[in-house]
Amino acid sequence: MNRDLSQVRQDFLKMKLDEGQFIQHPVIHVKEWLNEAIKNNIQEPTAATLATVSEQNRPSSRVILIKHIDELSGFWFFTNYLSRKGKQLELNHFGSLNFFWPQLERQIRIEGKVEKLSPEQSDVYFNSRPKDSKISAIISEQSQFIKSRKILENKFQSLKSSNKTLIRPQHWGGYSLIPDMIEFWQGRAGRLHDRIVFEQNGNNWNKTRLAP
Ligand SMILES: Cc1cc2nc3c(=O)[nH]c(=O)nc-3n(C[C@H](O)[C@H](O)[C@H](O)COP(=O)(O)O)c2cc1C
Ligand SMILES: Cc1ncc(COP(=O)(O)O)c(CN)c1O
Repeated sequence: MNRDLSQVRQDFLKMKLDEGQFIQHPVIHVKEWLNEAIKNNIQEPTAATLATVSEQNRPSSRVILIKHIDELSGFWFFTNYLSRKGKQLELNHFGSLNFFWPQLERQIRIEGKVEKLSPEQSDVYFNSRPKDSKISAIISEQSQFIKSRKILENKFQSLKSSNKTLIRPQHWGGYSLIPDMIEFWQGRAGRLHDRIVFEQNGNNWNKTRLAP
């Protein structure tokens, strides 16, 4: 069946945004929205799309899970430093994150500089992961070509049955995106959405409204 995608649309009717409801540091408001997403049992509430840029100025994006948020150290996620995103971040330190919680008709866009977390911070998170996830992080050369899934499964089984201690590889760890722009978007009826944007200006954050 060849569906007419041009007529697939939903109106957003649930909530609205006033400038007056954003009185704290914007990162605190991100945490509030994320907590609401968790409370509403939204699937993968901590998932965000991370965009990075290649040496040739080509953007690419993929979903990652945010594992910690605070006003000072930003938005933390964990990955393989030798992956495609890792290589891009090595050359261009800027990135963006996008949360979309469809059931709440909300989007948050975040932009800023991405820094590696310390090896100690990465160890703490790595050691907290389930055993199988540790094994996968160790045996998977993320973003490299592999001949077959079987090779991956053999490597996984072989490490699992060896009972070796599972130590974090040096090329696996955390990054933090330190925000300098955060936009809160709430869907409204007839595409007349609300957008409140914070931009960093020295030690302060300027708050403005953008047209939808
Ligand atoms: C819901 C979801 C969560 C994911 N979380 C992560 C993550 O936290 N870290 C990660 O390295 N990959 C994660 N992935 C896989 C990435 O989207 C991506 O496939 C992988 O990191 C390789 O990307 P790259 O080749 O651009 O480096 C996740 C995928 C999905 C769909
Ligand atoms: C390859 C990979 N690495 C890391 C993560 C981060 O999440 P967790 O530490 O909860 O596995 C994910 C989550 N889907 C993932 O797919």
